[in-house]
Amino acid sequence: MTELANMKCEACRADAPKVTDAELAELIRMIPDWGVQVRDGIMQLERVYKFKNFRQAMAFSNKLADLAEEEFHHPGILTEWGKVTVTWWSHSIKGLHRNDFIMAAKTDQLLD
Ligand SMILES: C[C@H](O)[C@H](O)[C@H]1CNC2=NC(N)=NC(=O)C2=N1
Repeated sequence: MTELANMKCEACRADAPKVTDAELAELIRMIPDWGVQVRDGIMQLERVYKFKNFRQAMAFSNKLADLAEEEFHHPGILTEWGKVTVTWWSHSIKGLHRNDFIMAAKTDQLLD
């Protein structure tokens, strides 16, 4: 996971390739706390982070927003009392790109 977390996202291009099934199988093993969801036909990575209260959930959400702006790759964030649901996918290709796995690994590092 650390290897992924140290990588940089590449620019989101409409003609960028989605991850292959083989790449998906390899990459998902590197972020074991994340699952794969399919919504409206779009494959996405998702993890729920638990916190003591809303303020801690919001603080994490704000750190994630800063990370997204740094990398210019943005997640879905659902912030609730005591939990934050984070969803990564690439809008430009309506699916999963290597960037999404990099950002999931970087998201996990926000907890350190
Ligand atoms: C215009 C377009 O939204 C931007 O180039 C960036 C912004 N952040 C992004 N975030 C994600 N997750 N996917 C994108 O395709 C994407 N594109």
